[in-house]
Amino acid sequence: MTDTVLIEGLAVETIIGVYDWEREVSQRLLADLEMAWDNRVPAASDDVSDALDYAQVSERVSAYLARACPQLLETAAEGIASLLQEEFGVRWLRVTLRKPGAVPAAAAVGVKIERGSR
Ligand SMILES: Nc1nc2c(c(=O)[nH]1)N=C([C@H](O)[C@@H](O)CO)CN2
Repeated sequence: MTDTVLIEGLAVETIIGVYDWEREVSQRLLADLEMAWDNRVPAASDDVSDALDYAQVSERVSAYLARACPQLLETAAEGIASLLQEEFGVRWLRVTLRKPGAVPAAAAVGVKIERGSR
């Protein structure tokens, strides 16, 4: 099953970083999420309750990032992966987190993880 639900460029302002100054200010994170889902079921029913609701996922991931305040992007990505699998029943996912302001010479830096199987 290769269907996917995606969220791109979800922007969240949060405390994240390893340095002392980073614990004092909010920084912008951008999250891209790709989540395996059998989209044939909602396509047939035309019912959002059969779909992986990207609005609900966006709200939950934003709330998680706003409250978790981890040091590392790796920790944030792993937390997002766990909540998507445990709370939304997503079997496979890819999470990309970008921290646009972290390295001035780079457009963005970040991490990408894949968890689960399709
Ligand atoms: N692989 C990572 N490297 C670094 C991270 C991170 O989260 N993962 N974080 C930092 C600092 O917080 C940086 O963003 C400050 O500019 C450094 N390296």
